[in-house]
Amino acid sequence: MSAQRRLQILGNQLLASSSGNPIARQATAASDDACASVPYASADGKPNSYGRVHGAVSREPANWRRIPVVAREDLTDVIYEKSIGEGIAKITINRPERRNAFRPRTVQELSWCFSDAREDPDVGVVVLTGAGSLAFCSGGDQSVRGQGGYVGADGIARLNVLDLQIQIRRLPKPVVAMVAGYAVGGGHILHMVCDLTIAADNAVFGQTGPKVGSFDAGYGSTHMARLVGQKKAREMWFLARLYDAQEAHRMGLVNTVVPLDKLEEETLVWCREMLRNSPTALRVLKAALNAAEDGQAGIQELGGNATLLFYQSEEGNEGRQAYMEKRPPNFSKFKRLP
Ligand SMILES: CC(C)(COP(=O)(O)OP(=O)(O)OC[C@H]1O[C@@H](n2cnc3c(N)ncnc32)[C@H](O)[C@@H]1OP(=O)(O)O)[C@@H](O)C(=O)NCCC(=O)NCCSC(=O)CCC(=O)c1ccccc1C(=O)O
Repeated sequence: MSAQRRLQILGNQLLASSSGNPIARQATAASDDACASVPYASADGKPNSYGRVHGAVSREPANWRRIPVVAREDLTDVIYEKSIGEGIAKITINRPERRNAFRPRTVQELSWCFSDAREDPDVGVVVLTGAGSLAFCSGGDQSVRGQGGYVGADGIARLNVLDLQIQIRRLPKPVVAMVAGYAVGGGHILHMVCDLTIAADNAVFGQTGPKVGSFDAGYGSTHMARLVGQKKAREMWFLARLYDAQEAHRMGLVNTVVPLDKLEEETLVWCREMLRNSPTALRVLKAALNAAEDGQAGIQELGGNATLLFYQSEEGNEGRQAYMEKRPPNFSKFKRLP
């Protein structure tokens, strides 16, 4: 580590310890290496005013509380947790013996958990991951694949993961894929539809569909092309090769690559950084970035956010109030901004 960087970290720690900010105080316990991995740019090598006010983000482990029942159902295929005192929900696909392949029940449980995380006003960020270090998710469970989809306990064939992809994409909070090991097939698509991906250095990415007689002609193809470009997307699908974490990073498939033993720590830092920011700003930005790709459905999502904000305004309320009071609304008091 450079001398300049050491000085910067020391300055940060001194400032943090002298401030009354509890998060900043926590940050003083962080290791040099950990601090150094947070890429706060500074024009003069010193902490800038944001750094002075907020201090470094805590790298402490989260205190997870397990939620075993969601939608009045015991979770069997998924582990659902919320961090105590922070706005982070963690959803873990828990079928490590099958490299976290999903069956209809898995997808149903994931959907319940995402729905709960969406509805909970205390949750600001959602992490999606897989149990163990060998796989994030290996896609659809081929052992239950029948004609027309994946067959669950009710004997009905489903492709319900397509609905889950839309649910993740439209969830108005950031969703972070935390990937160790294989993210392949439908598992690769799940990480792609998440807003951010933090990859461990043992992560492996790719589409396997054409090798097992499957494909995703929806987000799995079109969103991938937006991420990596048309040529690379065609390569990924037509050849069905697997790519290591560094290559995936170069391709723009993942946001960062960290040592496996730092995966959750780094993911929490990213989540905590987002949690410091305006939830409405993040919400509308997600909708706007979606809208650029999602056609009318994307505009509907972005438009819904405009209505949500307008309903919170005095002008919006004047219309409702006037209707309820059976009088003409007085919209003339609201300025038409240039
Ligand atoms: C992931 C591997 C490369 C890992 O290899 P390795 O570490 O050597 O482990 P294995 O010994 O192979 O696996 C251990 C154990 O797990 C079983 N297993 C792994 N993956 C699956 C799976 N997907 N389905 C069922 N079982 C699985 C494996 O059989 C072993 O069990 P044993 O009892 O010990 O034999 C490697 O495992 C691998 O390549 N796996 C298969 C990856 C794959 O092809 N996945 C399916 C791709 S198709 C898909 O996901 C479609 C999904 C979908 O629903 C869909 C449909 C239509 C449109 C869109 C979608 C969409 O998802 O978007």
